[in-house]
Amino acid sequence: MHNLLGSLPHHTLRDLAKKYGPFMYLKFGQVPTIVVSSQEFAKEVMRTHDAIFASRPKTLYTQIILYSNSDIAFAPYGEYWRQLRKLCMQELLSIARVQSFRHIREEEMNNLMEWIASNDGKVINLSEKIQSSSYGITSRSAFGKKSKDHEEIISIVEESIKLASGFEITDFFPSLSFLALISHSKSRLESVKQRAERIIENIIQEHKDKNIKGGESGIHEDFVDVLLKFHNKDDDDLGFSLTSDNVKAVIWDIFTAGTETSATIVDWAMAEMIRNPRVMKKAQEEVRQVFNKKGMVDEAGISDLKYLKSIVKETLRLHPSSPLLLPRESREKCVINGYEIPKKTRIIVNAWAIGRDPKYWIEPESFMPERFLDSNIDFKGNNFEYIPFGAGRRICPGMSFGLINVELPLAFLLYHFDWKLPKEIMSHEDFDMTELFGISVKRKDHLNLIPMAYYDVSSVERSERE
Ligand code: HEM
Repeated sequence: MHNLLGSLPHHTLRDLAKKYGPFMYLKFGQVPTIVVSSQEFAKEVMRTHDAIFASRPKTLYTQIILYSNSDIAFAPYGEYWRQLRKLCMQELLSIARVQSFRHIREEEMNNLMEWIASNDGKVINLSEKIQSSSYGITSRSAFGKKSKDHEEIISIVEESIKLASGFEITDFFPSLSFLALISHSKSRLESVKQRAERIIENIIQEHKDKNIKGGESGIHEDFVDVLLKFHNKDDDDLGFSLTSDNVKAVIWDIFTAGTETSATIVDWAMAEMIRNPRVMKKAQEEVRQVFNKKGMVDEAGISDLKYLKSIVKETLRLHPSSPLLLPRESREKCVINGYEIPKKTRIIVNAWAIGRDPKYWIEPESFMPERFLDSNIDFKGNNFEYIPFGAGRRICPGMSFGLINVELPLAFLLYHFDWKLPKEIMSHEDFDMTELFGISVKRKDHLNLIPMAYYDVSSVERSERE
């Protein structure tokens, strides 16, 4: 199904839905598929009948890269998925855990600001820097430190996302297993997996070595240490047991789900503000008003940034990082609105199209953060016209982790710098917003911008007086 997404982009699916309705039944090869493009049907699938649609399909991608769907995101619905998700929530993604990583985020951001300041007035590739910091934060929070193969893992994840977004014929003829043998993607997926495996095995080995030494004093147990406690447990003391492949699949999930999503949203938010200088100005005024007294950005002030939070919400509406969420698969027969949906039907929910539907949104194509300022609509899975994190049992568990990794970088970037376009781009309106389609939707171009350091004159005057 992953691969189907590449062949039928979210905008094509929206056009088809306009013609055939918001609950569209398609048959690709042997696989019955339903595309949902309205809040009413999204609610049917993700709330009313959520338990029936709570599984995920198996594809060539998930079998090879995700060790036969043994990660969290693609694990079939059941006890293994439930335990793994619970563990991940408790040990990495709960609000308390996310708060405990605050120093990591602030440190990574201060490093990034220093680098940008050293390039004051020059064109920089901001996209690459945002992406690299996002990987740094996730690696340090979940795996204790940055991988020494930091750049390599970024390129592997990018390659795997491209592969996940391509059309794969074998996924639509599951009974014709010989197709997998002649598939061109199979060898490419295996090569990506081998490259990733080497890095992930290094991470695991480093943790095992550290644990044999009794752990370095004062160093906290991280998420990999916790996963390893469940590695090959025969006794049922801990409730469940993980094989080496399971552990690797979960680490891969954290790398991909935890980094690309946040980095892509920061990128889109900056791009939208560059195109809308009015919004950028208002956001900078807010950020500077909140942090000028301290002369620096920190996490404590983020909750006061009402306008910035609306910018993030509006960015998630127009540019959800997973426009078609993640595919689901029905576990049994179900009837919705008089239609009988057979067992093992794949479900695609077009969150991107729902977020731009004029039935639910005024001027849906315009970037207007104000629409969220005095609104009760949130992304926690209760408002089905706005589902950038999905909804129901399979809703994104990384919401708190992901959001702060978007809000904090934006606050830093807006506080410390004014942003100018390079000379060759004539005007703000000319700024190209073309999407690069895949399972996660990025901007086609990198953000090449000129930072101009901001100095708060009043704080300089204040410190001179003191
Ligand atoms: C702002 C950033 C993020 C966005 C927009 C986002 C979005 C999503 C979406 C749309 C889904 C599919 C939900 C569904 O099928 O209904 C999902 C699932 C998931 N996300 Fe996120 N995500 C983000 C950040 C993160 C982070 C930081 C992590 C972990 C470090 C994470 C881990 C996961 C996992 C494990 C799943 C699968 C859940 C399951 O199947 O039970 N996500 N996310």
